[in-house]
Amino acid sequence: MSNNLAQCQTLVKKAAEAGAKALFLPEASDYIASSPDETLSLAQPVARSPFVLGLQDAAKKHNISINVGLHEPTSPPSGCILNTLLWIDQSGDLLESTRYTKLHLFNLDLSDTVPPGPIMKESNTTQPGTSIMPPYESPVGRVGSQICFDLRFPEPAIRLRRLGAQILVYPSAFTVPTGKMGHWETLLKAQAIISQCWVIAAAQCGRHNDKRVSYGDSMVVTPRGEIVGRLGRVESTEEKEGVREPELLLFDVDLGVVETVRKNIPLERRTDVYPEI
Ligand SMILES: O=C(O)CNC(=O)[C@H](CS)NC(=O)CCC(=O)C(=O)O
Repeated sequence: MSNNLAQCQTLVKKAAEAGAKALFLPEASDYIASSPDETLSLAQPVARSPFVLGLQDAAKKHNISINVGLHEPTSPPSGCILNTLLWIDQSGDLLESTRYTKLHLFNLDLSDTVPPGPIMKESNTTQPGTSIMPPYESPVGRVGSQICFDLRFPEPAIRLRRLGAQILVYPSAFTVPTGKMGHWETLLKAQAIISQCWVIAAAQCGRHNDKRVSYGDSMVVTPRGEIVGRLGRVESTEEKEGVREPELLLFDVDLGVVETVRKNIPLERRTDVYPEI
């Protein structure tokens, strides 16, 4: 975890030096464990997590906001963790109203494919969130929060847009097989087009441990569905053994595009035919 903090702090410094107002880090930036027991044992309460405190210091020192995904224990402890997304502002402060808990948990069984793919059961270790968190103001626009597997569900994206989001974030640790199926790129573009929001998707990339590899390909998509920046997916050598060094993707969020695309292609919902979300 201290290595992850050091890597994140390096990215904070580089992003600030490049003039960025905000840095978007992936889901589970604190650690990716190799067993459910390890996932549970490493989770630290946000208020005294050295990982969070270290990022708060870095945000303040470099005057930059940070959006970061991590694990935290439930309160009271329940033998489960929460998959959490935090916004740390440029003064290093955490706002309770920006703390999102992942709604949809990722259960995957690709054991019947050739060659056999992974079996994952996030619901064994994780307690899902119970609400869509209203978008909040940030120096780059109004942010609607989602995490990784939430990407497969259009309802929260539509709801977040209706609540005023201009940006949707999908910090992720996507699996290699589902990334290779094209789901990652397709869904990010689809959510951008459907919600007419910017989509910012910071992704874990490369090998974490014996059992886990992440697909990568951090991406930024405009509200028109154009990919304006990406970092590339894990290469096959890295998939086998390689650890990827963290990379930075610099981009401008032009909020004018949000207004323009919504004016050009109005999406009037038929709530007389189906329920409003
Ligand atoms: O495990 C942790 O510690 C952090 N959490 C994750 O990495 C989560 C749950 S396993 N990953 C995903 O949701 C990937 C979804 C995905 O790959 C898809 O929808 O295809």
